[in-house]
Amino acid sequence: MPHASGLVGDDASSRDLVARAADALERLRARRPRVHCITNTVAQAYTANLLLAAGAVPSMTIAADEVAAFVAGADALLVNIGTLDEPRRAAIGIAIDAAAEAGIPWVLDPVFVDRSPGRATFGEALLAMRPTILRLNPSEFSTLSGLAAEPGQVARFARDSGAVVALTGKTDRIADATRLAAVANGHRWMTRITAMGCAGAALTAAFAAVEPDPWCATVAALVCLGVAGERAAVVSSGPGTLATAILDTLFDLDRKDLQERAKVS
Ligand SMILES: Nc1ncnc2c1ncn2[C@@H]1O[C@H](COP(=O)(O)OP(=O)(O)OP(=O)(O)O)[C@@H](O)[C@H]1O
Ligand SMILES: Cc1ncsc1CCO
Ligand SMILES: [Mg+2]
Repeated sequence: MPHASGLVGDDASSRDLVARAADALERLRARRPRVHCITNTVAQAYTANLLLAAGAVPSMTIAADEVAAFVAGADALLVNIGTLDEPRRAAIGIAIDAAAEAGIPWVLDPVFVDRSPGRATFGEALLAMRPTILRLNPSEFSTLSGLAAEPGQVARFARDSGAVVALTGKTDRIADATRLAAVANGHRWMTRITAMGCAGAALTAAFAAVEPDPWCATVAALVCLGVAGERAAVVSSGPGTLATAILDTLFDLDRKDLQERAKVS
């Protein structure tokens, strides 16, 4: 467990966190949680394949007359605003209400909040609905928080928002109100595959379905994706083959891979 300061700072606490990630991965495969994803049209197929490779069961409908039932029967929800058309906008409100009713965790991926004022307003409204986890890149972080995309500010935004905040990049920073972790796994080619971050947010929802501590769940998801990315890069020749290879390595990932390759601090 993290030591008394709340920071993951020493080798023993990092090892414990990696062991907890491996436990969560095993539970994910055993329990096969359902993850309902309202996500963008670019991300849908890859996200569904990544969830299946990890052991989860994805669903993606956005139909207004069905979405509440899908969420009620799911173990976690993903809300991603990448292609924010009217049907998705309507489905998101219904889905978040249904997640609250069912008491399941939900993850917000505020894609491109930095690109249009309307989307920024919508993103702020979603954040006020208290997502369990917020996963975003540095531009999105700065727009939504009004803060610089730095580790200390990630912790501050987690305190202010009440969410677990995961700022992804070369090093992922994951904070809740009292703890801050860094995950330095991954491969630069992952940034050249569209919607890799979106798929990572969906994986975070899957881990939150089986790991009751959402900060541990987020660390676990990002360390698994990062280690899978590194292992996959060894057998890939560029982003195209990496996308497929990540599905294979995630499917195959085990405790030993995590123990040997995780860079968690
Ligand atoms: N320079 C890098 N080196 C290694 N891994 C990286 C690097 N940048 C990002 N990653 C990893 O790639 C994954 C995707 O994160 P990224 O921050 O690129 O998402 P994103 O910008 O939201 O992408 P998208 O919107 O296309 O889904 C994360 O798991 C992250 O750890
Ligand atoms: C490229 C793109 N456009 C809208 S969503 C998306 C996927 C990356 O977020
Ligand atoms: Mg993104």
